[in-house]
Formats: sequence, C-alpha cells, structure tokens
Amino acid sequence: MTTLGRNTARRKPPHVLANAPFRKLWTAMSVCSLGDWLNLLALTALAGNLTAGEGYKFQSLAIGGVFVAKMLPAIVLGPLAGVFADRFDRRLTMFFCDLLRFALVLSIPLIGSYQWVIIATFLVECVNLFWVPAKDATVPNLVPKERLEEANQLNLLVTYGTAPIAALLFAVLSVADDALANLVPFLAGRDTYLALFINALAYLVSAVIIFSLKDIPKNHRDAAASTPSVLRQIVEGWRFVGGNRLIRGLIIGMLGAFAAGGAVVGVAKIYVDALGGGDAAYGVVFGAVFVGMASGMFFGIKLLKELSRRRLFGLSIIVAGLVLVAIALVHNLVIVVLLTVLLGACAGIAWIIGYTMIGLEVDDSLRGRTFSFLQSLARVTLLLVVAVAPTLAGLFGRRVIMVGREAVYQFDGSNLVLVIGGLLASIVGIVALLQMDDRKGVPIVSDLISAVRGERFAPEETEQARGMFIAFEGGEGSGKTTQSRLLAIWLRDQGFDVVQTREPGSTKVGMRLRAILLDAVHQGLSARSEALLYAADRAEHVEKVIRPALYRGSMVISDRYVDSSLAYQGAGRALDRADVVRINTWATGGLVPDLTVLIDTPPSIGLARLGGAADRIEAEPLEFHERVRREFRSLAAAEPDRYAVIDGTLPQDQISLLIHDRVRELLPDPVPQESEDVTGTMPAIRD
Ligand SMILES: Nc1ncnc2c1ncn2[C@@H]1O[C@H](COP(=O)(O)OP(=O)(O)O)[C@@H](O)[C@H]1O
Ligand SMILES: Cc1cn([C@H]2C[C@H](O)[C@@H](COP(=O)(O)OP(=O)(O)O)O2)c(=O)[nH]c1=O
Repeated sequence: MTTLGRNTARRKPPHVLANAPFRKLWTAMSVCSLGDWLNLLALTALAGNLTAGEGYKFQSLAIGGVFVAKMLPAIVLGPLAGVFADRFDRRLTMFFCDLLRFALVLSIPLIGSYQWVIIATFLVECVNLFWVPAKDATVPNLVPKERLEEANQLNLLVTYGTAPIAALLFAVLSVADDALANLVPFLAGRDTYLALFINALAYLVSAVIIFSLKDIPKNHRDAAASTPSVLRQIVEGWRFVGGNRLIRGLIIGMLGAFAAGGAVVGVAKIYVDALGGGDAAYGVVFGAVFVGMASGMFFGIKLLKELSRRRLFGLSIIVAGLVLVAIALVHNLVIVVLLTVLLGACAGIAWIIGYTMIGLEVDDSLRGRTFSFLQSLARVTLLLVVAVAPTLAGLFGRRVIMVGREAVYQFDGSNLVLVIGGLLASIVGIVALLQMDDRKGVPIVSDLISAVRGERFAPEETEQARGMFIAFEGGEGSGKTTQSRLLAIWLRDQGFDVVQTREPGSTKVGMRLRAILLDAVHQGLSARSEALLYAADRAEHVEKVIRPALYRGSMVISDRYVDSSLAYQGAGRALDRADVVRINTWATGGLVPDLTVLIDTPPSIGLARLGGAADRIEAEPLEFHERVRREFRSLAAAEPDRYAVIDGTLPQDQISLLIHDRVRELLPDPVPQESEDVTGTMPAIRD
C-alpha cells in the first residue's frame, strides 16, 4: 500500500513550466521563434519587393538568394558553434547574440538595399548558430532529468507553433501598414519594414529576459559534446540505416515531403505575386501550410486510425503531391489557400507517422542515429530545393499560352516548379508505399473506406481459411442448441468434418469465464465487465477453436457468437452499440460467420420451455428479453444475405428442413434434395 502511494505521488510532480528559470528561458525562446518566422517571411517578401522592377527572373533569383543565405551558415559552421556553446558562459553568449541579432535586423530596413538583406541575413544566421546550441545546452541545467522530455516537447511546440501566429501577424501587419503610412510617411509601401521592426524587438525582449536569468551555471567543462560535421553524419548514418527496408521507405518518404515543402516555400512569394496577391496573401498562404499540418497531425490521424500506418504514410505523401500539382495549375487565390491547408494536412500526417514509426519500430540502438541522419539529410535537401526552386523558376520565366491572339493560360516558372515538386512527391510516395506495404493484396480503396467508417473488417487471416462458419443466434429456449446439434448431424451425414461448439465456455479459460458470467451469485457484475468477459471468452474461442478448425477446412457451427453480445450487452444492458462492436471486432480479429441462423421465438414461449433454475441472465425481466429479441431481428434485417431468420415456434423437424435448405445453398458440393430423401430412410447415428 505504501509503495503504491509513494509511486503515485512520484508520478505527479509539478509541471515543468512551474519551474521559474525554465519558464523564463521558454518565454525567451517563444519570443525568438516568433521573431525568426517573421524574419523569414519579411525578408523573402522584402527581397521580392526590392527587385520587383527588375523582372520575374531576377526577382525569383533574389528570393532564392535569401534562402541560401539563411541556410548556408548551418551547414558550414554548425559543428563549430556547438563547441563554442560548451566553452563559454551560456547566459552571456545568448545575451550578446540577442543584442547582435537585434542590431542586424534593425539595420535591414534602415539601409534598405538588397545586398544588405543578403549580408545581414547571413550574419543573423551565423549568430543564431551560437544562440541555439547555448539554449539547448542550458535546458538540462535548469530542468531535472525526468522532466527533460516534457521540456523538449514544449520547445518543439513553440518552435513550430509560432509559425502560423507569425504568418497571421505578418498578414495583419501588411494590412496595418497602409493605415500607419499616413502617420509615418517612411513606412508608405514598406509593409515588410514593420514586420522587421517587430522581429528586432523580439530579440531585444529575449535579451532582457536572458540577462535576468541568473540561474544558468557558468562552468560547463562536463558537457563537452562536439557535433560531427553534417556530411559525416549523413555518410555514417546511411551505413547504419540504409540496409533496413522500413527505415529506407520512411526516410525516402519524409525527404520527399520535405522537398515538396521546400519547393512551395521557395516559390511561394513569386507565385502569390503572380496571382495578384500582396504580402498579406503571402502570409496567409504560408500560415495555411501550418494550420493544415496541425490539423493533419490531430484530426487526420484520428479519422483514419484504423488504416495501416505504413499505408497511410505513403498515401498521404502521394495525395500531397497531387494536391501540389493542383495548386500549381489553379489560378485562384482562395482555392489555392484551401488546397494549401489540405497539403499541409497530408504533410502533417506523413511527418507524425514517420516520426512515431521511427520511435516505435526502429531498434533502440539505431534510433538516435536514424533521427540525426534524417535531420542532417533534411537540412541539405531543404537547402538544395529552396535554392534551386526559385532559380529554376527564374530561368523558365513567364510564359503565356496563346490561342490565336488571345492569352488563355499563364504558366510561369513557379507553376513549373510546383508541378515538378508535386510529381516528385507522388513518385516518392509510391516508392515508400511499395517499400513498406504491410497489407499486400488488400485493395487500398476498400481499406480506406472501411477505415473512414471506423471499422477494420478486412480480416488478415481469414482469406486463407477454407472451412465454413455458421452461427446460431436467438433468445433463451428458442431451440438453438437443439438445431445446431441436428445441423451438425446432417452435415456429418454428408461427409463434412464438423466442429460443433458454443459460447460461452468452449475453452479451458472459457469454462471459468462461463462460471463467472452465468452464476446467479454474481449479481452485481457491471455491464462493461460483463461485455468484456464475453469478449474475452470469444477471443479465446476464435483463436483456439474456430480459426484452427476453419484452417483445417472444417464446418464450424457455433451456438451463439458476436450477435449475442450486441443483443444482450448492447440492447439488453444498454451499452453503446459501437463500443460493443469495437471490442468484439478486436477480440475476433474481424471474423464474421458465413451464415447466421436466427431462431426467432417470443421470449415468453422460449423462457417457458426452459426447466430448472434460471441462470443470471435468464433471470432478467421479460422486458430485457424483448429488447434482446428486437436487436437480433434488426441485425438480421440489416444483412439479409448473411442471415436466415426462422420462426422458432414451428415444430422442430420443420425448422431443421428450413435450415437445411438455406445451408445447402452455401455448400461446395451439395447432395440434391431427392437423393437425400432416398438415403434419409437409412438408420443414422443420431449424435
Ligand atoms: N421448435 C420447438 N418447439 C418446441 N420445443 C422446442 C423446439 N425446439 C426446442 N424445443 C425445446 O425447448 C427447450 C430449449 O431448447 P434449446 O435447444 O436448449 O434452446 P436454446 O439453446 O435456444 O436455449 C428444449 O427442451 C427443447 O427440447
Ligand atoms: C455469448 C453470449 C451469451 N450471453 C448470455 C445469453 C445466455 O443467457 C447465456 C448463455 O447461456 P447458455 O446456457 O449457453 O444459454 P442458451 O442455451 O440460451 O444459449 O449467456 C450474453 O449475454 N452475451 C453473449 O455474448
């Protein structure tokens, strides 16, 4: 008892944000992240605006230049900065970095030339390289070990979570600029300046917060972890992960998604300009990617949770590619924004599955390397794509398709890049799907439909089963036991191997469960545990008795199956029907009978037939049994092809004949009725 109490107490320590020093650092980080995203948007927009008069080609190249300046330092100087973070006072490193970033960003609008945009961007990124490792290395100093994961999640949250906020802010600032221009003439037509001022201010705020953070220790000789160069990480990483089919598929897919995303980011500004949208529209499109990603991660995954993860991964990348092609070809800003949300959703689904799968399915010893390999490769891919995409767009230039003298369709370099990016992503998605598919032979479309419906009825193993499965259902005393025995005899007479069984209680464990379930002593059993116990008995029954018999090619006749739970626990005990379906689908692995014989008898008649003491369920009031009967009938009505409903008040032999007629339709090589009439006179073994 004491141990238990202590454990529970230990499991609930205060939230990591209750830790004041970490909260301060986290606030500084959030402000900086917001500034970083604003910076990316404002600089690319500014580069486009500054070169707007120089033609499409030049403008595209100018924007590409910003991306190159932004990414180059990480690749060239990355490892160096990590060492720096370990040698010097981290608090002062961050503080001075923040002041430098503030001054550099502020200088961009004051100088206002394209060359300075590039130089300052490069310098800001160099400074970032020192700020980020210092921050990363500080977190473990402020947060106890067991809270580290939580802290990292929070870091991730603000790193990406601030992107849509920045996009929204950027769009709002672009609009607000027009109003402000009346007061401050300097701002007229320079909406990106406002964003840059706020960006600079964010770094200043961070500087103040960090300066007041006295808890960061000064000496860290212990934590000297130097990072190997990006290229070396890639080469070494591939040696470890390249041999594994699953990881290969995952990595190809995730890089494809990255490349497609890079293509969008690289040409978004010129593309939106060509559609007639201004900086505000650019902000909205940019934000749409992130809104989509967030919804994909939360809702997409939930909606399709029954689909194989591996399939969903490949599929979402293929769809993302196709959506991208559509984005490239449609010239309507509103539709483009909506499609961009969809694109983001697909990317979000792929990303989260990829990450989770590496976490779950990749062996512990390989996981760290796989992550760092992926990150290094993603950086290089992103750099290449982001630099190449606008360049390619610029070289292609603007084209107009003419019919006679009329311009009918505008096809620019940015459209071309997006089409290529989209097709590439789709191809990569197909490759990933082929590498990783774990449900070969099951058509994807039917898989998708049942996944959207929340079912997983396509059973994995029954395809190989050769036997036939017949279930008997009905209320108490309806004659199921009698009729299932007679059917077994009839089928054996015809030479079939028959396994006659029943629920609950046809296995060793099942017999114990049956005792619990039907003993009138257990009156207080809760409805849910009753449903779970029946399902447990059924799981055992399917795995140990029914499936093996079907594999052998036997006829399996079961007295009661899943429908009994739907009727008794679902309708009788008023549990949620969908829940009962779900636990039973899971328990049986989706095994559905080929035929269900429902012997429909009014409860008053059936109960009157029973002798002896009533068991726990028989003892329920008549109204309970009426509900059960109604549910059985409605189940049968919904699927007339798979049910035979027979009036249980008829005489026994008449019922048997009706059942034979129906079963005969399903038999592979049925004995005709006439020959049966002849041989039926011979004496047979009646049990
Ligand atoms: N069609 C029928 N007409 C009259 N009595 C029947 C009929 N079928 C079965 N019985 C009798 O009703 C009782 C209950 O039958 P049983 O097959 O055990 O029902 P269940 O398994 O559905 O509870 C038995 O005594 C059986 O002989
Ligand atoms: C299989 C199953 C049976 N039951 C109930 C119905 C019966 O009252 C009892 C099974 O007892 P049993 O003695 O086998 O009854 P019968 O001869 O009528 O089949 O368990 C459920 O409530 N849910 C289920 O899923």
